[in-house]
Amino acid sequence: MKEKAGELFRSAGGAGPGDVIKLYSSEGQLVNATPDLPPNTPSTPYTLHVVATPCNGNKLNRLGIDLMDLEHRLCEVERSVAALRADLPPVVEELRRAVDAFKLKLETTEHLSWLGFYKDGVEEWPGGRGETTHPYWKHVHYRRKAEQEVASVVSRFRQICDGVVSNETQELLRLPSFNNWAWEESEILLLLQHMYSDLGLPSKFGIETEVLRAFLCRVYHCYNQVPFHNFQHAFCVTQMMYGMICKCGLQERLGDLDVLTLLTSCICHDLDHPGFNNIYQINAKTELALRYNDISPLENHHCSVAFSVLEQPECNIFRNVSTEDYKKIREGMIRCILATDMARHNEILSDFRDAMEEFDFKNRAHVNLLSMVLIKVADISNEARPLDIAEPWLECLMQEFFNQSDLEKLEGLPVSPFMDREKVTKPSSQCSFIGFVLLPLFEALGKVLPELDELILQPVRFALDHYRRLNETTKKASEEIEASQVAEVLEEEKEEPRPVSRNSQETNKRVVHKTESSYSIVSRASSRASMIRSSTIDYGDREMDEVDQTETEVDVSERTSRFKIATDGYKSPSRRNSSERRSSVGNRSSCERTISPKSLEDRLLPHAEARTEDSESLHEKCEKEMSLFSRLRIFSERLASCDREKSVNGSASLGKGSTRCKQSGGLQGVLKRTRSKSEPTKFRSHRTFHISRPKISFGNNPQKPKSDENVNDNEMTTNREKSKVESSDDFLSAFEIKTSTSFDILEPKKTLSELSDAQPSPTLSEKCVLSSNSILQHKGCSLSLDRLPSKNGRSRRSGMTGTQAMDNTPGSSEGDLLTGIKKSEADGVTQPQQVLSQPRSFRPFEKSPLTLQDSPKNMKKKSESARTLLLKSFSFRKKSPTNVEAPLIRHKNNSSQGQGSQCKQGNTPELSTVC
Ligand SMILES: Nc1nc2c(ncn2[C@@H]2O[C@@H]3COP(=O)(O)O[C@H]3[C@H]2O)c(=O)[nH]1
Ligand SMILES: [Zn+2]
Repeated sequence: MKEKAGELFRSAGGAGPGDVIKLYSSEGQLVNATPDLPPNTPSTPYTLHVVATPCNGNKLNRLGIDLMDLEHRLCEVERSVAALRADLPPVVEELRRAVDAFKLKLETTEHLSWLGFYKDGVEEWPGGRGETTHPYWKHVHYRRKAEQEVASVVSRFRQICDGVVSNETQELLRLPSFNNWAWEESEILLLLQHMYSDLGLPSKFGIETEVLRAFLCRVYHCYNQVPFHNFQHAFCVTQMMYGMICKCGLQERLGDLDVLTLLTSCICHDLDHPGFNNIYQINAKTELALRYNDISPLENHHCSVAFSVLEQPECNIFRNVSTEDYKKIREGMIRCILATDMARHNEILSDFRDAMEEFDFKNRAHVNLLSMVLIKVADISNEARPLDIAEPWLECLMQEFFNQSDLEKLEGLPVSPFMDREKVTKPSSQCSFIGFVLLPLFEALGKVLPELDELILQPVRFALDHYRRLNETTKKASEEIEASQVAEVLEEEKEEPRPVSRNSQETNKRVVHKTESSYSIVSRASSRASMIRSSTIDYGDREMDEVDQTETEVDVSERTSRFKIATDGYKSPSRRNSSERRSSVGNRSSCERTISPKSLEDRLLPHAEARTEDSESLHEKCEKEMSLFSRLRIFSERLASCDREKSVNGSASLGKGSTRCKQSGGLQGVLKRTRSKSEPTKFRSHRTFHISRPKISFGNNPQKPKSDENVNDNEMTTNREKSKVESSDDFLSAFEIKTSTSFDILEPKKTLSELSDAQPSPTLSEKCVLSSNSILQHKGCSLSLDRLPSKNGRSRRSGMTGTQAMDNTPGSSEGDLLTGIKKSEADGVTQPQQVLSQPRSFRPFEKSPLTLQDSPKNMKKKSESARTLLLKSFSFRKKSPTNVEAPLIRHKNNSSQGQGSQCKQGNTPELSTVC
């Protein structure tokens, strides 16, 4: 009983089995906890004390744990951690700040959003249906227009929409020489409205003015802010179509319904284009590719968005047409928009050629084919425009191509050579595009509509001539540079004979020097080899390299989608692919190459079987090996352009008329400031990013990356998806980022710190700017070849036709758009002269460095050399703070360290510490 009373108190006090309980009376006397304890009252309470027993002799002791010892050791650790922290070199603190700044930049810089680190998310289906349940892109890498911007353009359009377009502008609007760059988006909406009314379509089809305006505004809204496939492009295509309709009297020949279909198709043909083409969509397995089973995913999407817009009664310009006519229009629009997929180029051209022999405007099948060819021609007709209009478009296209290929490299997807900044130059790209794709199509159309010969065929022929000559000059210039580099090297070797290495290959790999591009590197061996190759005849290699590099968009598009669609394995003799066609195309350009039977065979086979194992593995190996360096370069470039963007006065938003002038001025300023004839084209050392040891997981085991050799294409894609970097935090932890000296290291055995201290070197941003300049100089991209100064100082292509040579200076003609409204200069509605007064310096987008063409073979050599160098320099460096080398980071304020002051010029404090 006594024990029970004790237990009762024990449990009431929460005492453990080893604890002692003590009970005190209200007077403070110790009492026994027995059943006969006198009852207490609220004023005379008992007090229970629980006294814990020391644990030393108990369980912990039995487990061998000495608490005092543990505490002692913990204190020691705390002391040593504190001491270590205090001893950390300031450079670590700086590194921490640099990483934080980099992280911040990634998270907040909008133009890096294409990396997709923070923009993945549910997007609304465009066209206004308001579905938000499912992201329709796997990655949202592109930019929608800001609501505010749309509202402002629409409101300005509303202010001028009752105006009348001047006669001169009306005339110009029918010509390919119409300068889209001179007009603001609100004015372009007015011009589109004018085209409908000029063709009498509103009255013929009961299109209410308000509905037409709402439709146009909605269409404007649904184009994205991407470099090329934006609202301006849609306008240009529509304007070219309008010009052809007028010139060839298509209203009479085809009828109003077809003309309405054609014009509306043009306006809608690239709606909501993300800036990444079908090849990317299919290879990246985006939501769109999944939705449309890889069959023209983008074109299907454009079409679908178009009809989503037209579904809204207030935008439905066809709401008053009969059901029968609506059916025809819908069919026609779908046909036309889907025809713009370049994967179908040869199929359509081939069918049209069959029909054109005896073309009959009363034959519905013939007219349908003609409609498809007309929209295709309008879609790729930039080169039919004067140089100062076409050139900025080419810049925009290249920018979009490079964005895509950069992303493809980052994501480990196949990269199309015609989009690869390391393989393509503007002249080479245009030579093959115009020669193999554009001209054959234009010539076929010219047979049916001969009126187009003067309007668009002649200018395109001149353009091809122009790019051929430019290409030749570029080639010659690059050969001369290579020759002089080789001569320099040979001279050096004569003067200082190198110790003969047993392994000459190894020597070649180690000795690395820069080409004129800040990012491309070439081993001496490879430059010498390429010299030898250009002087001797080595057809085998040459053909392999060049065939790859001249692959057009049509080739790659066909290859990407063909094997998925042509499941029956049947290939109609009339539907030959581009390479087959090339062998029979009469009008071949100078850039056309002989295709060896072997490479021809490769091209004829469907993608999967097309390449021999050897060439495929070589190609893949090269690509994989280059991937590390590509990533490195891409990040460097992105950061550099971020730096430059800040230095540009008021960074421009893409595709916006008013900001283009600012941008061109700002960028040009940077270019001029840093450009100097005495500037060396090579730097011994510079600091850049090293993104090494990618920790992105392959397969299910994040700790154990598979070696590239063991990963096949499909695995790569699947694993890439699995290993998608979720956030910038993940990204930062996925790469070990080091700043150090790299690449253009002349003496491979120098230590990093020696190299860093060797010479003052440019900042990353300066390097980029300088490199693009030097490239421009070397490659002759800025040479005014074959250009005649015009009256107003603008350059033009020689051989300009009468219509083209018309002065389209805004001040003289186009500038006076509205006769019904007086534009106020003060409100800055438009300043076309600013754009046109500097056509040569105008750059809608910052210049991307275009590098000399590199063959896969060269690439392989480069990657080998660079990899060897990288391994030698960096791979064994430990991550521990004590191993961080002091020269890796210099503070911008530290003037004694030369580079700091140079960094200042970059105008980006965060970057200057990072770069
Ligand atoms: N290289 C090159 N490609 C062009 C040019 N104009 C149009 N294209 C390509 O042709 C394609 C036609 O369809 P898209 O509009 O989807 O994308 C276009 C571009 O990729 C050009 O002047 N040069
Ligand atoms: Zn287009």
